[in-house]
Amino acid sequence: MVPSQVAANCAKRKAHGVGDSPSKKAKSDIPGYNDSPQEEYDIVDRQFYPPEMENERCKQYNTSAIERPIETFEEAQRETQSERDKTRVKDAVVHWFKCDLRITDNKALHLASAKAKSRSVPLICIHIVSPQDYKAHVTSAVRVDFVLRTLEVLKEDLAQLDIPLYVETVAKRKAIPNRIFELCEKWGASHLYTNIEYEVDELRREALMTRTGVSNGVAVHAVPDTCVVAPGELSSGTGNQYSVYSPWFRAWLAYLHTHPHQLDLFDPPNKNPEDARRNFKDLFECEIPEAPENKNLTDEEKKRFRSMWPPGEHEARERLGKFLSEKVHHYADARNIPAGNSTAIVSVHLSSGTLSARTAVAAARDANSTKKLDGGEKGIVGWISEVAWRDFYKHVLAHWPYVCMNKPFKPEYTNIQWEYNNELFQKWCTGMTGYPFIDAAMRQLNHTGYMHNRARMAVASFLAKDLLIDWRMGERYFMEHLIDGDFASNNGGWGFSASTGVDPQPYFRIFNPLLQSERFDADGEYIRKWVKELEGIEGKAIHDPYGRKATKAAEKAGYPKMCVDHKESRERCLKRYKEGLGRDTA
Ligand SMILES: Cc1cc2nc3c(=O)[nH]c(=O)nc-3n(C[C@H](O)[C@H](O)[C@H](O)COP(=O)(O)OP(=O)(O)OC[C@H]3O[C@@H](n4cnc5c(N)ncnc54)[C@H](O)[C@@H]3O)c2cc1C
Repeated sequence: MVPSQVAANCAKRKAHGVGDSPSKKAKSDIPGYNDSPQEEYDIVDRQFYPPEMENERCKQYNTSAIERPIETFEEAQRETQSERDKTRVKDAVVHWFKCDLRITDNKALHLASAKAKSRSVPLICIHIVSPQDYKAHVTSAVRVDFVLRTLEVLKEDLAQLDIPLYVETVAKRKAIPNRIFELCEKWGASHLYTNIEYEVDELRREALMTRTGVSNGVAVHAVPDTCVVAPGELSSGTGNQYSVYSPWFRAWLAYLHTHPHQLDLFDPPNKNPEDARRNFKDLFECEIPEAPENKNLTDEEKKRFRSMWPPGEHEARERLGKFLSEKVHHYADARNIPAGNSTAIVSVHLSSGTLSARTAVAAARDANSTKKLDGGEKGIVGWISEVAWRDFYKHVLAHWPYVCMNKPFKPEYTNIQWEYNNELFQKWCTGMTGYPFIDAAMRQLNHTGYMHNRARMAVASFLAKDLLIDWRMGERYFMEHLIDGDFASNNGGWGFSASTGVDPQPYFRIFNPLLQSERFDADGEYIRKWVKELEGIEGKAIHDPYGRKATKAAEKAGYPKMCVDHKESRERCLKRYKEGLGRDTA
């Protein structure tokens, strides 16, 4: 958000007299809220969050009648700026790692290191493991495992620079800020650096920490790093946020052309003074914890995921380098083919921060013969625009924060009457819908923690439109199982596919799962890989064994019949969407 916009929004709010927090009355007055499907199916986790927001309240965010968390945060930064600037460096400087688990091209880490060097004091790095945070954010066990393994790599890399990485488990998420301030006090640190995360809880926490830090004698510096272009930097000619990708992307490119230094990479931290190892011996000896009980994997899962997903930033950069020297040349033509192995598969690294988006885009630009972001090799230009989608969804999250509160980007889509059929939901989850392409995709997710983008779109559309199941159940299932689970991209992808989100496919565009299968897995290679029981089925029958004369083989293999008829589902879906949106159903 550009400062002038923040100021304008604040002025508007004062005129309306509307505050930020929902009133207690509103919370307890929701009739029968314990019985609502949103709570029964964990769409709204009442242990941590208030009941589902009214559409009216979303509209108040849209008219800027309610302060957005990013505005709260920026206000806290502005109002404490001079105090923070005056804060003298004491005995150490701290960097708090969150989703930025790398030493290369990490803005907050770089700034922390420079601050430490300016007074020749040591840099101390911390990471907090919070089982409650994992629960509230529905972080998958495979993601937690990846993060913990990455911390081992990070610890070693930092140790080579005589920088300790201290990792502590803090059970209660709300206790994290105070614990960090306690540690700062213990180490005599008066400066804490961290990179901004754009989810609602995180922005509010960082706003609070920025203010309380001042009274605790700790200058908190939360800086933009996760996006190539920070949320708030781009607005349309009329000063509004873009809600359509194409004009937003043009503005993104134009911004980078006029601010080329935004693609300059940040140097890794400096080596700590020699006495750091002696003075902080206990921190160097700190062990990376095991996964908390609520995120445990079985031994078999650990082995499987560890062989598939090597951790750390070295692996990330190697993957990126290989992709840009080989696969990217076929990316434009092959990126939609799930069996093609033609994408970079770096989402786990971008979402956990073992790779910075800036590094990815700068490397793609440098690999382009034109040395440009647009123009030149089709595959490279196309890939850059895909990485930009990640930025786009984070910009959306910052400006329309209620998407982070279980509300669709278009709140009126909450009025659609969804189904909560657990039997059908389970068939979808386990890859037993009887639609081979859909089942292959879900089994890929369950086995690897990853799913190809085309397949993600197909299964999301199938859940929301063919099964008419509340898309938020699918969104949650994805977060529970993806190794690359990222709130903004996941929510954006679900909103696109269910037509409830920002710049979505129109609601009347309903993927035909059979046509998707024939178009994007023409030879059935993807299906045969993941739906083993259909391996022996030949030719086009692989897409629909019961409808294409392979009934006996499918039955023998125990493969189920289609759980719904697409033609009927399509009609039902159109009717339900129209009813929900108050459109003519005649
Ligand atoms: C329903 C649904 C849910 C999704 N959930 C997530 C998620 O939780 N985390 C996540 O990182 N991506 C998500 N995506 C986006 C996309 O599917 C993955 O980023 C992509 O499949 C990752 O594979 P890759 O690294 O090989 O991608 P590549 O094609 O090589 O693209 C490079 C990078 O660009 C970004 N990117 C590409 N496509 C998209 C997109 N459509 N939206 C946002 N960013 C994109 C990713 O960071 C990706 O790693 C979702 C998409 C859908 C349709």
